[in-house]
Amino acid sequence: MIRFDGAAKRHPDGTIAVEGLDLDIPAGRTTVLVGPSGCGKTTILRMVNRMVEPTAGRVLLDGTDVSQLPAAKLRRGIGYVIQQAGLFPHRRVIDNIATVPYLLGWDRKKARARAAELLELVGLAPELAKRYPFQLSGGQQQRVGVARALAADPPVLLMDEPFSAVDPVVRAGLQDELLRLQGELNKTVLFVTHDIEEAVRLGDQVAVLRERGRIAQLADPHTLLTEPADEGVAAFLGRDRGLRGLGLLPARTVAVRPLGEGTRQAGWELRLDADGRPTGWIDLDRPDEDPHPAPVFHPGTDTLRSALDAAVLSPAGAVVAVDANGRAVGTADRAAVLAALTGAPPAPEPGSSRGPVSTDGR
Ligand SMILES: Nc1ncnc2c1ncn2[C@@H]1O[C@H](COP(=O)(O)OP(=O)(O)OP(=O)(O)O)[C@@H](O)[C@H]1O
Repeated sequence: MIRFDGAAKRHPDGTIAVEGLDLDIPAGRTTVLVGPSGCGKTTILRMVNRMVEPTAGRVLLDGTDVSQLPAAKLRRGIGYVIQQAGLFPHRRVIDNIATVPYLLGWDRKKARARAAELLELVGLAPELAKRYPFQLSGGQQQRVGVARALAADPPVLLMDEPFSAVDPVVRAGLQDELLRLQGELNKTVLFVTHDIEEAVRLGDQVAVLRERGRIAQLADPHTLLTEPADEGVAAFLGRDRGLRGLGLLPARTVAVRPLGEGTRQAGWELRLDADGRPTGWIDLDRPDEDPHPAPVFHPGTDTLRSALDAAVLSPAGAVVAVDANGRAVGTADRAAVLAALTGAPPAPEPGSSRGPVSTDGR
């Protein structure tokens, strides 16, 4: 665990970059620092690896004041990823990744073997190993930067706006990759961004900062989006914070109407095959027509966003909840999905009615 204990940084010209920060960064989780430009995010991050020395207070790493540890040794145990990757331009990809193992005195073969493993871990093709950084795309360079930071398997990873120099599509891919890696590796990640979208996507906890490194709110993404501490935080989160909540919350909170209670919905009826998988909605006014597609969601793994998307696309205005085998377990209308977001009891949609389950071939 990393603990900031009244950590402050005052520059010689009198600028107070960070006033006095108390913050715990739990081990094995991702903590995101987010806030406007100049609020002290980078300063806070760099206090951890002693690139910035606090002028008051302390930073503790697993209980030890980092100022008591030799800086070089400390940094070898902490992965550091920065914007535009900061790769050594004159070194091949493989040797960039092996930087810390070389510093740790590993023999060349072992270091390169480890680097090749890392290349694969971050989703890059082995043939990129021999290239120089300028022969890679921006997104590939960032992946190499992440691989380099992970090479000696440090328990702590500091990431300073690592994905901000790439386009939104590549950026989303890199975020997915980090989430996947973190699911496997469980590093203690301290991640800096000025992008609230990125913060709520990646963070187990998010610290919204104000000027001089003051914490406006420290919370998990869901609490942050649904219960911002004050007007300032709400404004920072933006007007569409409710919609962002949809993308974060699991769909398992949707109140699903069991199939036994019926599958008629505003003039539509759900049809199932012999195994109980949905085959489509039948328009009860035109029962001879082919069934219309029945969008589904998986309550265990999908977000509210996918559930709502499916409900909106459904001709009946209701989405079918299915189990891991694709068998229908119930239905939920749009109101039920939205109620899961706001925590309100679901109001029935006008015109919805209940009827018996209809199955094909039975
Ligand atoms: N060497 C320095 N001397 C004086 N002031 C400094 C120095 N370095 C940083 N600052 C000031 O400290 C404050 C915090 O800087 P920091 O780089 O930590 O902010 P940040 O939140 O990371 O900003 P950004 O999002 O723009 O990167 C800023 O007001 C900055 O101008």
